[in-house]
Amino acid sequence: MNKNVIQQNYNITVNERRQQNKHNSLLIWFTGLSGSGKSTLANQVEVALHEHGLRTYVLDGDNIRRGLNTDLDFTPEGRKENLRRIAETAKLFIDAGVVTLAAFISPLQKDRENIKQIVGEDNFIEIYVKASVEACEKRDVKGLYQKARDGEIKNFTGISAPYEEPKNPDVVVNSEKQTIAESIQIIMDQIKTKLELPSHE
Ligand SMILES: Nc1ncnc2c1ncn2[C@@H]1O[C@H](COP(=O)(O)OS(=O)(=O)O)[C@@H](OP(=O)(O)O)[C@H]1O
Ligand SMILES: Nc1ncnc2c1ncn2[C@@H]1O[C@H](COP(=O)(O)OP(=O)(O)O)[C@@H](O)[C@H]1O
Repeated sequence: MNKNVIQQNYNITVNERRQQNKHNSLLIWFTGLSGSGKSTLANQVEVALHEHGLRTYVLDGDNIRRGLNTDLDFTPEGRKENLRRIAETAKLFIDAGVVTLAAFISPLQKDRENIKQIVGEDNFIEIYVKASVEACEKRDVKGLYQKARDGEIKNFTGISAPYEEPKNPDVVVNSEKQTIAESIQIIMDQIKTKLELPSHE
């Protein structure tokens, strides 16, 4: 970091924004294989929170990679930088008082640890959307597993690139065994207490 760049303080603090919103702000991070159900669940949890009047936003892998991170590939270095930028972006959203939901494969434990460190442990909930490669490949929502099998996509998670299961996630939902509604209920139960105003914590 350039030592001539100095942190500036804002007049309005994150806690003042949280109090005005009447809820806490944090990052709800969904990790799992492509096709495991991250986007589906992040979006539906957002709908539930939005309907309760909370300020929310979803950051999603495909969309961020088509914009902010269009220059990055799927090598370990590309993924690391992708996730670092998303964590920094999420940090801004948290500071703005927004409940932020992020759906990214984020396959490596060390990259997920880095995200937690960037946004702060108290602001971070990790949700592991568990599903086997076989189940995700059977769904093949976007036809990417077929392309990976055909060698058209290199470094494809679960086929030709690793996925490390989270060591200590806050929530595990199993999209092979649970319905979408069941998973949403489990997630909502876990995040409810964390969404209270800071003064109520
Ligand atoms: N090689 C390779 N491996 C995995 N995924 C691939 C790849 N190439 C493209 N895609 C598509 O990109 C989406 C994953 O991007 P992410 O930013 O979430 O990946 S990562 O967290 O940096 O690992 C992922 O979206 P999801 O299916 O929603 O997970 C895919 O649609
Ligand atoms: N229990 C479940 N939870 C989440 N998604 C499920 C579940 N059962 C089936 N699905 C389906 O699996 C697919 C998951 O796709 P998506 O949400 O795009 O995954 P990802 O974002 O992890 O790539 C969707 O078509 C969704 O309807």
